[in-house]
Amino acid sequence: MSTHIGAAPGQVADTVLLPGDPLRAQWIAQTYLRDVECYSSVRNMLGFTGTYGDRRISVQGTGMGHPSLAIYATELMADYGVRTLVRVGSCGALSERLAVRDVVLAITASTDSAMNRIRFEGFDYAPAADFGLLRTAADVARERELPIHVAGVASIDSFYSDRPELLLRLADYGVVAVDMETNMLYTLAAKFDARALTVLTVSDHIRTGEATTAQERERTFTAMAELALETVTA
Ligand SMILES: O=P(O)(O)O[C@H]1O[C@H](CO)[C@@H](O)[C@H]1O
Ligand SMILES: O=c1cc[nH]c(=O)[nH]1
Repeated sequence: MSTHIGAAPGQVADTVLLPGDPLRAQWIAQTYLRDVECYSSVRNMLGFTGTYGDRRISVQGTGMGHPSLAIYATELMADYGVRTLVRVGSCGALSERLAVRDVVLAITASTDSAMNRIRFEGFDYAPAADFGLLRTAADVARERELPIHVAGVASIDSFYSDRPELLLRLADYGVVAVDMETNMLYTLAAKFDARALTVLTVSDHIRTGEATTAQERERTFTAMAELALETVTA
């Protein structure tokens, strides 16, 4: 096992869905996968492997924010050989074009996190989604007649921001929503020469205050889960 994932070699599939919420991981595994095994409950950050169609897929909670995501993504790629990572997360909408429960494919993620500024000694690195996964996800969405927004997001360190006006300025520059992990996921996937994509569901709207409940964020974002599963098995 690795430091934070209690799986034996081979228990984690080469393709992993990554919700921040470990209970969303459990819901996805129990709802969509067959022959499900829980391979890790270390720190209650649950991880499962099962079968979708004829493919082995894992679902691993990452926790919230770049530092936590970085631990799980690094161990999945470095210790378990994971090659495809698709984040299935919630986000706060900044753009007036987005509505609660809309689905977003993140092309890139800006950030206020210092992690990459330290990594690149002040240079502004621009992490990007894997184009093949992004294109497949867009194709699958079109086949399923699922409306999507394909755009840049921002991964913000502070869920409770003291600078809401800064978030709205980002919207003026085409950033449609905020999460807390995508920038680091795309960065680390590039480092390990793996493929990554973030699929998000709008859980709340920062302009209007409309919001879903914690339970809805855990177990009702079906369009996102199905799009991610169909994309990695297409
Ligand atoms: O629903 P998840 O995947 O956790 O994603 C979003 O929700 C959390 C904040 O509530 C952050 O992790 C943010 O990125
Ligand atoms: O990171 C997030 C996720 C959902 N809503 C937010 O406002 N921020």
